Amino acid sequence: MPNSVLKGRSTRKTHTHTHDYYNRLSGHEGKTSSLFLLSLCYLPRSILPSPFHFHSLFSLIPPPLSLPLSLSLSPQFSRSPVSVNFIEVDNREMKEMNPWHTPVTIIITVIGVMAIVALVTVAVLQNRPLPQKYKYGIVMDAGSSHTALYIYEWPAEKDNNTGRVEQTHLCKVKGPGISSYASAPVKAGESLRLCMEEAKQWVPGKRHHQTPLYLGATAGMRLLNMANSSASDKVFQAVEGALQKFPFSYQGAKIISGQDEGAFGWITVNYLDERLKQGLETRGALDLGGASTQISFVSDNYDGSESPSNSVTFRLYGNDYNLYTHSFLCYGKDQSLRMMQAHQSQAGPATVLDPCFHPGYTATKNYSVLYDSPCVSDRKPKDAPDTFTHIGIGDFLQCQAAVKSVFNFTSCKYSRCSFNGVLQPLLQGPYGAFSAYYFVMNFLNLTDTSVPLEDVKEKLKRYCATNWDQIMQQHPEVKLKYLAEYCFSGTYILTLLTEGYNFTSESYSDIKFIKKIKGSDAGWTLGYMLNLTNMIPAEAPDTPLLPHPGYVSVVSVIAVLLFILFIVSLRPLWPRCSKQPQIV
Ligand SMILES: O=P(O)(O)OP(=O)(O)OP(=O)(O)OC[C@H]1O[C@@H](n2cnc3c(O)ncnc32)[C@H](O)[C@@H]1O
Repeated sequence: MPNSVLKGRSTRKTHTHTHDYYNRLSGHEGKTSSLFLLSLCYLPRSILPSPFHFHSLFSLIPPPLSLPLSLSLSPQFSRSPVSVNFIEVDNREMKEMNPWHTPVTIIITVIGVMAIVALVTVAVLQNRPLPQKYKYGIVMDAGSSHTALYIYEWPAEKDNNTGRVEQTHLCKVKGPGISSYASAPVKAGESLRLCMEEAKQWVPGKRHHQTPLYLGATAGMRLLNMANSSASDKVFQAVEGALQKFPFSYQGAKIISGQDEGAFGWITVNYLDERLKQGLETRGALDLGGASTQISFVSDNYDGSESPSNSVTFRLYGNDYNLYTHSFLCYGKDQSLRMMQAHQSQAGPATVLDPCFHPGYTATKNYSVLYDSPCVSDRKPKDAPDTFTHIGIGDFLQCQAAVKSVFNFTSCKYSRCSFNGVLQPLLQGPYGAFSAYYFVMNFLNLTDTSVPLEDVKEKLKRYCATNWDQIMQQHPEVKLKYLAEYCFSGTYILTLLTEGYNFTSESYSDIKFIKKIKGSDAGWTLGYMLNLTNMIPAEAPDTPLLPHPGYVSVVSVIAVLLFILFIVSLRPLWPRCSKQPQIV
């Protein structure tokens, strides 16, 4: 039988009764109740009670309302004294007309909704960000001037080494660098204790045993090893003994080569900038320490064939790099000052007039202290007195000339050199200059490299000419040793960059003086740890098609669409409400 016919018949019948019923209600007690019942027609039929249940529904209406209704009904519909049965629809016919009412349809709908809810819930829960757990690594930078302890952390679940490693803590060891303890090695170990205790607090106890601990010694220990290898060994023994008492996974203490120091500094800078991961043009690294300085960059003019000792190759995140790097031992800020003063005092005078120190600066210094370094020891004047008077005259141009005396520009067997006969390819790309480059230029307020180089020199000239008393008054908070040396240090930095590395007035603006990148200090330590823990993959890791929130959204949208499709596919089973209110 066609649906329309069924529908027509049914509608008429139900309409009659509804109308009847409505009239009675409106004429008597309960307008509210009648409206409620009429509105039920517009609800999905599956949630409405069957005709039988309607009967029960009316039985719930309180007596003052139900009584007149029951009185108006013909006895044949009355199945109990309190119930009202006024719908004259055969149950069987009803089901044919509106199969939506069948239990199967209801069950399918409920299961469908439950399945969708379950699917979305599982997708959301499965992919929700878990409470973050971290892994840790500790690197000690045993430099010439001091030792620093760095703690790094990265998300523990990133097993394919794609998690970002960040510095969480820096502890500066009190006292000088470990190379200064050559005559009392045990003290070198003891000096590290406080920072190691701090590390125990920073790394969660559960992680202590899995946390690698490295100590890398740089130019100070290189020089000590050159001058007195057994003293250097004793310092390392003391340091090892001290570090092994702590619960971390001790991975050894060693001198890192100048080449490694340069290369790991370059990795740190480019890793933190995310240039390696994204395969972007890299940034050169300029590192100025106390006893050595490093320059590292990638140049199209350098393939490693000329002076292979300056070449380091890497494959990182699927890209090959041929890095030029060179470390100049003795050209750190402290050792270069020694070299310059050795040049000024070659004849062993009792008084040294120094253009790199402020006018009014006077100090008595010891010749044996000045010459106690392999960088200058062979130049010690024979008949010099024990001490000399160091007097500042604050003349920038003379200072520049004195600083230049520490560089040798005479011989170069390569296509081009920086100084001391060392190959240096053409400068290329942006540069990050850190450590003492930053400390000094930041103090002098000269970190803005968009300021023309001539203006920078002019400012420094005025600073150097300022009286020492005035300088001390202006900066009472600054360590006197640093304060006395800023004129020299600034002049040395500008001379090293322009005369040594051949930065021009134009390319000087390619340099950025930096201390930290995204919260982590620029320096070799991070690159060193990344290398030793294999944290940078050679090949680019496979990335998921969608990030987590995108994935959850797509799954949810698909689930909802499927549900709508499912409902639409049941269209033939949909109930049809006439425009007139009806009660089934
Ligand atoms: O790499 P090496 O050559 O072994 O040296 P280092 O590790 O001790 O070198 P740093 O980068 O720690 O420091 C570089 C120099 O900067 C000096 N320095 C540190 N803080 C400074 C500041 O605030 N102002 C001026 N100089 C500073 C420090 O004494 C060193 O001479």
